[in-house]
Amino acid sequence: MPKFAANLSMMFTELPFLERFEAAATAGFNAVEYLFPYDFEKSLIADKLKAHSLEQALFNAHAGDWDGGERGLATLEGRRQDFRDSITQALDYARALECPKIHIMAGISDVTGKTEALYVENVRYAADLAAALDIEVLVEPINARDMPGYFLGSVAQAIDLLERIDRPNARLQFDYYHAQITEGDVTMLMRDSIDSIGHIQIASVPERNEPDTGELNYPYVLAELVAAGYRGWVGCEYRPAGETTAGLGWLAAYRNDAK
Ligand SMILES: O=C(O)C(=O)CO
Repeated sequence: MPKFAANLSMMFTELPFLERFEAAATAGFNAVEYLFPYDFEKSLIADKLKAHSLEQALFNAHAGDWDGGERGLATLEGRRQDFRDSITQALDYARALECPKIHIMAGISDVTGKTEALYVENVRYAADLAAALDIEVLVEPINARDMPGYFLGSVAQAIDLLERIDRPNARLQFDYYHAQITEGDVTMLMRDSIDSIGHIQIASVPERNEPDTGELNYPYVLAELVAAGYRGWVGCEYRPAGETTAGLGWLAAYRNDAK
């Protein structure tokens, strides 16, 4: 059975952020991920993880002015120092939370030779700092319907850029929800990319709800992922259709399968 991590930016949002850790543990999760921890002292979050025996699977480096529409700094001209500061901050939190993976968002930018070169340089910078702490940096293609203008728009583009970045700890965050929208043929895409994959996320398509609805057959898709050798966390980055716990029947079905 795959190991599932609750995404606390989308799940358990009925509760204040710091209360979501206990809710995730009570629901049976052993790990969590979320977008950003930076509104809270890292020691406070570390205490929550410890109190509820949770692993921190992943979080994102600061992505700029989110409310103002920014979605990452790695391709933004004139923001090199902000980008570097975001990596220092993310690694500081990652060390405190014993988190092995950081997602670096690319930003809203046209794909030009110049933005590609800046992206390669920035992700290499982050990867080299992270390597010293045994941390991976992840890049994630995001579909243009959810994030119009996002620089990284397909798995193929991400793989090409990872080859140019050429760092063993710079890897692909493969979100089946986005991949089904950007390219489809997701099991072949996963098999072709498995050597680059550092983290997985799931949600139904097209609604981005629980993974037992929508057009993807997750029992098959995830069995193929495990057969391909993936042993990491599968982040549940979906918006529950109703109350989070009421929608967790899909998780029980995987547990029953494993018995
Ligand atoms: O929007 C997404 O899919 C993300 O994972 C952002 O980190």
